[in-house]
Amino acid sequence: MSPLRTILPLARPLRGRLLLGLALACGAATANFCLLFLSGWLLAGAAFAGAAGLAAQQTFNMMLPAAGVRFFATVRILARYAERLVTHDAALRVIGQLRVWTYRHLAPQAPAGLTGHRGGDLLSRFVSDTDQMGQHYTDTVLPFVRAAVCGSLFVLIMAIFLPSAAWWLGLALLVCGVGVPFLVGLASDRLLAQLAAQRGTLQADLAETLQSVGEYLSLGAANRQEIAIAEKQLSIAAIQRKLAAIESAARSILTFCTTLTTLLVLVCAVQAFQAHHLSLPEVPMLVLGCLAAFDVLMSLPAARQTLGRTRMAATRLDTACSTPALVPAPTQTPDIQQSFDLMLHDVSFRYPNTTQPVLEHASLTITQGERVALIGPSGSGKSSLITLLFRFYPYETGSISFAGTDIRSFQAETLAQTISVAAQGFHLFNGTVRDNLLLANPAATEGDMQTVLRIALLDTVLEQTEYGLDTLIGDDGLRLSGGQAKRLTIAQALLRNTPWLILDEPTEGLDAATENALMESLLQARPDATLLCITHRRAVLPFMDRAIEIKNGTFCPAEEACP
Ligand SMILES: Nc1ncnc2c1ncn2[C@@H]1O[C@H](COP(=O)(O)OP(=O)(O)OP(=O)(O)O)[C@@H](O)[C@H]1O
Repeated sequence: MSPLRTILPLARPLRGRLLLGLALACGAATANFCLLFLSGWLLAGAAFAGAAGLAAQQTFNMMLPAAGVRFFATVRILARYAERLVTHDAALRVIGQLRVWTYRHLAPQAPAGLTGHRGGDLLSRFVSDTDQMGQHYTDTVLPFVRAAVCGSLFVLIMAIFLPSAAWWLGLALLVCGVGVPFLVGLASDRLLAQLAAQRGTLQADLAETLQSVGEYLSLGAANRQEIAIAEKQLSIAAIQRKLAAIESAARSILTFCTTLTTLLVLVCAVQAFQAHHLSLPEVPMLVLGCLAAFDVLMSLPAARQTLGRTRMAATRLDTACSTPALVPAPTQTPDIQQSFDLMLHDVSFRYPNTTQPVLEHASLTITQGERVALIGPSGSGKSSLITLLFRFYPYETGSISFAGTDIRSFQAETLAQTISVAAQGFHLFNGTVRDNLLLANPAATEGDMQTVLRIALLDTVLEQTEYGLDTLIGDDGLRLSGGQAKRLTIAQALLRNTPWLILDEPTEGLDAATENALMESLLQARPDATLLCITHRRAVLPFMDRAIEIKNGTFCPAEEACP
């Protein structure tokens, strides 16, 4: 994939800034060239006048070239400063646009479409790869455009004074400007592909290691993991050394070519001087001009390697972003007029890339206001019902309707207004209890929060803490016990006050007394809510209107044997 394919439409609104940046970069390089060009003439002229005596000093006007030198020195500084400001501002804006673009393409895939990616790798694509692509303009486009524009201009300026020198300079700039980056590309591209792959793996490993240091320590695997990461880091460092060596070699070739071309220009200039086509000060002027002209090529080896990196980043980003959502989001919001009944009719479902069906011609009806327990052996498909209900995965056959409307025509946001879920393994965010509750309902008052915490039997726990609602719960609620974290997710679900509540193992990790107290508290607080309780705990069943068992991919009343 060409990196430009993604960047171009995003960069189009910024084309004014981007062009201004290019103009400033060319202006700075031209000022640098003119400065050296004029300095050569000024120094040689002054030396010549000094050596030739007073009469010559009076005929050589130093004021004009000296003013020119000062002028170009000032322009060079100002243009470089303005160029950095404009180009980096433009690059940062492109990066910002790219991140929004990436998010827009990744979000619809979540959660089902992202299960194949490692979290750290996805993060590195989102952060490092967008950074790399955003810098395509400053690190690749700009050096190459500057080399092409300024190189041609310098040759033209040289041609005004001495066409033969301009011919050699033009030939050398063309050969070096095209040939050296080409060779750098040949030598670097394979290494850059390896580097991108290894970096992605290392970043994913690092993210997982940092998240799971406790597990690595308790499994006695911390040392092994440390060695494995160190080995990967060494391998990356070895590739980076090779890339640096290639860049150095390319710069050495350029330096050698600069010297060779300067010698050729010197020979041409001396011959022209002897033939009285050039004055003596013009000889060093052309020589220094030649040296200055090669300056615009010096950044090309690094720019060519950056192009390779950008291509890798673009490919990685494209791979992550181009996967279509497993279930396309509907564009229109359904008009719900019926009661919130759920009906599954003859539904068959298996996860993508698996052979074992989770549901096989399964049918189930839950009417609004019912309290239903869903039981069944581990792995029988209880939690999968939630993923189907929220349209995370497509089902193969049959139909699922909610409030009389096909579930596929609901947007996730519309469903979330009606159904609250306290799922298994639900993520709690690193922040305070208040932060996590407000995430579920930003409009909740302090009183609302206290109420749901009381229903979830967390009020007494928080009373014992110094900061109450402002208690920090740590990464993924690590500062809470398993049972407390579960109840905080129930409090979140309650705070949203939806007609449907789905609680996946709500009493997991609770002692029998707390389990009973929680169920009583829940039913008392939300007597009208439709409650679907996914559970292994028999103690929950007396609180339900009925229990449904899922077995062999079908639903059946718990007291009856499933087929
Ligand atoms: N994202 C997934 N991709 C592929 N297979 C999956 C995925 N999630 C679950 N499964 C498989 O689907 C089957 C049903 O899983 P599910 O989580 O619904 O079971 P469960 O009844 O809720 O189990 P438990 O009681 O242990 O929570 C299992 O065999 C599981 O391995």
